[in-house]
Amino acid sequence: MTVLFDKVCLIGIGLIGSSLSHAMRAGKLAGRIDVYDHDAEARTVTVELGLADQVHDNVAGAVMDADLVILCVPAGAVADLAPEIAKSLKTGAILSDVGSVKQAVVRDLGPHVPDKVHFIPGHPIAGTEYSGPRAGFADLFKGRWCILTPLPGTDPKAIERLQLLWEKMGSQVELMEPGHHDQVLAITSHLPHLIAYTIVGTATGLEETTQREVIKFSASGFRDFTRIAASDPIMWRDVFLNNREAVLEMLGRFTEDLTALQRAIRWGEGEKLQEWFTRTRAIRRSIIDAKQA
Ligand SMILES: NC(=O)C1=CN([C@@H]2O[C@H](COP(=O)(O)OP(=O)(O)OC[C@H]3O[C@@H](n4cnc5c(N)ncnc54)[C@H](O)[C@@H]3O)[C@@H](O)[C@H]2O)C=CC1
Ligand SMILES: O=C(O)C(=O)Cc1ccc(O)cc1
Repeated sequence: MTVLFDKVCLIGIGLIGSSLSHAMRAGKLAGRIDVYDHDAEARTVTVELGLADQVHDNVAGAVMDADLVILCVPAGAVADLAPEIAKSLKTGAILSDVGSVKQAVVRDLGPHVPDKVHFIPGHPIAGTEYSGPRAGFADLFKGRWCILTPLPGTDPKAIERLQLLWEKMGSQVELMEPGHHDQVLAITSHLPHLIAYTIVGTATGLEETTQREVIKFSASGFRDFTRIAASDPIMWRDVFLNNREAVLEMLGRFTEDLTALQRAIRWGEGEKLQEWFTRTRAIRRSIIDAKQA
């Protein structure tokens, strides 16, 4: 394997940051990895697990001389970090991120990016319900999509370099416009998480005896929701606050469809329900077929 970047700087060393470190180490893709995290415990774990060649307690030191800087923090943390990062970036560096929302990072980081720094936001569609530096693993990105959302005019050579890094970590890369990304992810990822948080919250709001039975007899439908609803609260708070419009738009459509199904149940419209469920079953099958292709 060849080193693609001499110095990589990871800002935030939770699930995604630590997985990047493992994956880059496994593929020998980075000459050295420097890490900054504002949390002292995360920095201690970084040293313990050997996730960095050097761990920093200040952003500037970590970013200095880096060829590639990747922000791996919740969306709400970007705006405060932006000026500090921008000050220390070297000419020719690539600045990227892994956030689940893309228009917000363009808004919060974009205006601070100096000329001659290549700003290429990114989003690996890969994750788990776990968080923190102990949760990461080298194979997280294998067989997954990574979406890059460069702005018009970005140097194609820089995009190619970043694309190659993701490909070497096992991902397939697709380029997309940031607003379109946020629309697509609102329905495929953000709304499903909101629904999981809702249903698990509703179950825990039931009276105590019923609640105990929900846990005892939880069939796989509910269990699947509890996995998703165990996802990091800060990260997901920030996703909803930063992709408000697209999520509200999809939520509006979802509510209309839910009301239609509610009505079908009330009026005993079996045919309508069966037709709906047949259509959704076909979607599941097409997702599986697409994965196998
Ligand atoms: N968890 C998932 O499944 C996925 C998450 N993402 C995105 O990746 C980003 C990171 O998520 P995770 O790694 O899951 O989160 P995490 O909670 O595991 O890690 C976040 C890390 O950032 C650090 N941090 C927070 N604010 C900071 C600040 N101001 N300065 C420095 N460090 C700071 C935290 O101390 C923590 O170590 C988020 O933007 C999320 O939307 C993307 C794909 C999947
Ligand atoms: O664990 C799951 O089911 C996920 O959906 C992981 C995930 C969470 C957030 C993202 O932006 C991308 C992937």
